[in-house]
Amino acid sequence: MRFTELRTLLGECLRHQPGRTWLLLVLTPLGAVTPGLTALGLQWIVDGVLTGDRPTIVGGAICAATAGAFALAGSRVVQVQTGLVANEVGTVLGRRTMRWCATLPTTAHLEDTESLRRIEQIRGLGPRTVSFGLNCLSVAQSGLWLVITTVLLARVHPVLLALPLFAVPSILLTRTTSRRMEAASAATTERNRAEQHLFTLITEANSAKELRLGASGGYAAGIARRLRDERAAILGRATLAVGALTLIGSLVFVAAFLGALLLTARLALSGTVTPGALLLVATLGGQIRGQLDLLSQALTRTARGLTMTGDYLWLRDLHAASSGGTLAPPDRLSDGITLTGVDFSYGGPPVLRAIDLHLPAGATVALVGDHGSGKTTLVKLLCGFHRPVAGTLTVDGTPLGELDSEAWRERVTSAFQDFSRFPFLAREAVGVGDLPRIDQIGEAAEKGGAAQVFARLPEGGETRLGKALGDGVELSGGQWQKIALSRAFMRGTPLLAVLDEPTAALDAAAEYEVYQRYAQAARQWQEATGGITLLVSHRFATIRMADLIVVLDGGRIIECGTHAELVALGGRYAHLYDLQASAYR
Ligand SMILES: Nc1ncnc2c1ncn2[C@@H]1O[C@H](COP(=O)(O)OP(=O)(O)OP(=O)(O)O)[C@@H](O)[C@H]1O
Repeated sequence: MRFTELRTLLGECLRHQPGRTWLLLVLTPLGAVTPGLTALGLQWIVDGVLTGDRPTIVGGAICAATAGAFALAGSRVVQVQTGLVANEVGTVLGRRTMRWCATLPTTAHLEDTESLRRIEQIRGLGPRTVSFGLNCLSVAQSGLWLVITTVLLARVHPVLLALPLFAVPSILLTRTTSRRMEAASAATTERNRAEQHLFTLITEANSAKELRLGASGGYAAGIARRLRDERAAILGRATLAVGALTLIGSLVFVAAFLGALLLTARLALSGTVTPGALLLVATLGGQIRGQLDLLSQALTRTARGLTMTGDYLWLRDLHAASSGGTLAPPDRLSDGITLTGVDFSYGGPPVLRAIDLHLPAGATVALVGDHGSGKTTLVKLLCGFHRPVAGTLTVDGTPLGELDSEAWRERVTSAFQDFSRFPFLAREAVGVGDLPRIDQIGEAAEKGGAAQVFARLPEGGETRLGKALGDGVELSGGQWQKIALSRAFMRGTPLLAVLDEPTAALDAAAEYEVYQRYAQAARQWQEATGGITLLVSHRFATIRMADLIVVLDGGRIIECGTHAELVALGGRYAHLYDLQASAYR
């Protein structure tokens, strides 16, 4: 049983909807009493009729009618109140998870499969989770009902005590089946996510273009079909197994029920019990099946609701654990950023090994290396998206992990090669680079080139971009890149400015202009805050301008120095530089 999840869910319901939740907690035990009272009432009516005892008939009728009416009204009230509680509390939980997802300081969870599976589950977190979880009250009700039924049956004959016991295999099998369905659902989540992703690839203009040109749409569709077939096979096998187990459980109980009826009939014939007892046993026995069905459904739903609550708690703990320290970053860098013995892996083989590097305050540093050598990974560590597996990363001597992540992020600006194409208004797509200053995008738009893009849009900066949030204007790759670059200029006084190959989609003239403006901005940042500019590039015309050049290979630093020093060294940098320079000769 997932007691932590249960406590969390009921705790949230009591906090946000105390009145309604208490009403549900009170109505639950009452709901367990009514079926027994109905059966007793019916027994008294029959016995009264057979003995001609009017008060017994009237008492039985009142008892059965009151219990029946209460059962009817009570179940309706429970249904409505559960819906209202689930809606309110589910909305609160959904809002909270959205906020946690959006503000998690690290992004490591978005790059590993198990976490992505959980995030996928969390996507559906809301009213349904709570209403599923609240089925635990139905489980409790059915349990109580089972106790009352046992007592009533034992009054007829002690052997009948065993009747509910024959329900135990069915309950145990129900638990097995719900676990089996849960496992099947978990096993298919990743396939489902991958299939959705492939569908997006096939249907999104950008990726569809490449798939069409490579005539590889069929290939992607083939993978999606395989995933769908595997998913269907897993769910199909689980459904068959669950069906078979449920049938076995039901047959065991039906056989026992028939035996109970025959025994009671014999007792009635011998005069040991009244004939009405036969009706009591038949009514309660008949209810056992229905109640077991309810119990089975309630157990399955509770398990699903609590599994989802488990994912919610995972996200809460992840958020709490990764929220970084409390120290404010320095106003200006005096020493710089230092990495000592830093190792990093994405869960597999090491991607960065034994990195010892000092990025001096005010310097422009270039990272050079083959594809996959670890440049972007190093950038991600510096931005605080991931934490080193070993070693330390300090900012003016303070470990990055001890700085308030959000405050550090506010002092970092970045433009990445795989920049986002935000489907906002054009000025917003720039302004989100520093939300509090969204009304002052003018300078950033000029420096990054977005101003030229705005000039060609039908409604300038007020034009919606892309199609995701409405019928916006689609931009060219270079235009999107200018928007992304301008976004990176939004931060007024960064301590770290990262340019991770952000100009790949620009032509040579535009790239030259951008780097000129960056160099100018970098000088301002250096003077104002001792800010470090980090360039990741494969273009040596850009790289050679840096104060310090770091060459990475297989996750290790193999060379480090100025352009002149590295050329004089005659190593990997000199070789790569020569190769590129000769291409222009
Ligand atoms: N999310 C991830 N999960 C697992 N491995 C990853 C992930 N991202 C990168 N890697 C691996 O880490 C290594 C370094 O990748 P990284 O992106 O840092 O290289 P890079 O030097 O920036 O390459 P490029 O010049 O192509 O951008 C590669 O082997 C890559 O396969």
